[in-house]
Amino acid sequence: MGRGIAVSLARVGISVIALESDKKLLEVSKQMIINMLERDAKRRGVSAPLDLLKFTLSLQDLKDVDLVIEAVFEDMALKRQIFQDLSNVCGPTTLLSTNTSGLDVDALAGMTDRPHLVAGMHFFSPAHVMKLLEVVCGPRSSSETIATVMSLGKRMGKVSVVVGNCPGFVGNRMLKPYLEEAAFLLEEGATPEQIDKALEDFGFAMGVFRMSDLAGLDVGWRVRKESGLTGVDVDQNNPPRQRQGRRYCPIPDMVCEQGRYGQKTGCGWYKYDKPGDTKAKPDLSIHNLLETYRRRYGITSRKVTNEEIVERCVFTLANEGFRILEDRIAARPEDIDVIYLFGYGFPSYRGGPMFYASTVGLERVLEKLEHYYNANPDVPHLEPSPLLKKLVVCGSPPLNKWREQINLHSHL
Ligand SMILES: CCCCCCCCCCCCCC(=O)CC(=O)SCCNC(=O)CCNC(=O)[C@H](O)C(C)(C)COP(=O)(O)OP(=O)(O)OC[C@H]1O[C@@H](n2cnc3c(N)ncnc32)[C@H](O)[C@@H]1OP(=O)(O)O
Ligand SMILES: NC(=O)C1=CN([C@@H]2O[C@H](COP(=O)(O)OP(=O)(O)OC[C@H]3O[C@@H](n4cnc5c(N)ncnc54)[C@H](O)[C@@H]3O)[C@@H](O)[C@H]2O)C=CC1
Repeated sequence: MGRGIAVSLARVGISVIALESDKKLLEVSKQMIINMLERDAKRRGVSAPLDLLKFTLSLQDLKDVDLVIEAVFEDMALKRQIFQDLSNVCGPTTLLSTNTSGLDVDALAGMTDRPHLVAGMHFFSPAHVMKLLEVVCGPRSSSETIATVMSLGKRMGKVSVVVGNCPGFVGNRMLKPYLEEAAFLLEEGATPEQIDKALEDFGFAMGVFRMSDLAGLDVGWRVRKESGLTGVDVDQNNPPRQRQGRRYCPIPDMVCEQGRYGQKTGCGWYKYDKPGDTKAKPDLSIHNLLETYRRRYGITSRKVTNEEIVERCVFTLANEGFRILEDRIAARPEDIDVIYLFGYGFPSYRGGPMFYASTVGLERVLEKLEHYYNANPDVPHLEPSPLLKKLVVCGSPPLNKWREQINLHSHL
């Protein structure tokens, strides 16, 4: 469905056909969309554009549309099937886009008869509030397709950034090690509340656990299952807390196994008065889970400082940002900063993770990453990236000169 996306389109005057697979869910979503549009219209002193919306259970109703934004579960097999069906149902000039959080956009394009008309349109939760749109340019996306999607983003009032196609694109590729680092801190003795408070004091609109509860914990769980990190495909010979030769923290999987998916189920890292509520309250059962977990693995809980929380989480973000620049998935460091400012509530006065790293001093960021990597040699995301090292060697030039240290030509 993509309720927030439907709202973002209708309120700028674009007609929407919203598709669901289940009748009951269709009714629930319809009511939520109407409520959101009415609140928005009241705030702006206009009438709600309800006449622009049509709700359906039939894919056939999409046969004459100009553009599709697919937003089904993060399940590659399901998305492949949907793209094949859309290619059969929609007219030959219909653009097909996906709101996937990180799956291969080119593989989805390959399921259609028009790979040049396929691109990623990655919105951020809550989609009717967050300004960012990541426009994912696959190797076969045409320039016209990307220009059309960018112009649609502009009409929707979004800040759009073109990114390359790789697992997680820019935003979520950086989010993955950030989430992992936060989970390691839980293992070592911190609580979700302490980590969130440290990140919110740093200036994030939401700490990592409140943000995860907002987005839904099941999305990342599906991704980890598909990557063989958890679930039935896991190699039983893995040493404890290790997967694929690296440190791995299974606590987020254990939380999902209890049906705790975040706000939508009324509990996740926090508890909520009812499903859909947004006020996060500390949950004793999560504290108990953490204590039982530490006992089970013989981990002596230690006092984690707020300084360590911020350094390990934020420098990890920047370190992956440097790798993204080297891989040409983002065209420039400023694009990465825009993504974090408008998509993830990064404190605007700090300028984004890359600008922040430059203000802290690249030498200091390198030194800190080396320190944490030495202490955790089985955590590859803490290993300082080659680009960071190179920039330090050449005297830490300002952000707008970083590109000169990257040799490859980019298609972005
Ligand atoms: C290498 C492989 C990688 C693979 C990928 C790895 C994947 C990992 C899993 C990732 C999961 C997928 C997620 C994804 O793809 C990307 C994301 O979307 S991550 C989430 C990003 N979002 C944020 O970080 C939000 C940060 N928070 C904020 O910016 C603000 O706190 C917020 C805007 C939410 C609220 O601000 P505030 O000033 O408090 O606003 P208001 O109270 O006025 O509310 C405005 C509006 O927002 C609604 N709202 C507020 N709080 C919440 C909430 N907690 N939950 C839901 N909605 C909320 C509120 O109801 C208002 O709505 P109206 O309809 O306008 O009244
Ligand atoms: N949750 C988030 O914060 C964000 C999610 N996304 C992406 O959006 C997509 C959906 O995200 P979720 O959080 O899982 O959403 P969700 O679980 O809230 O919604 C998925 C919807 O897809 C519907 N659906 C399933 N199969 C369908 C089908 N065959 N036809 C029509 N509808 C079908 C389900 O009924 C459900 O309403 C995923 O690709 C996710 O990665 C992207 C950005 C942010």
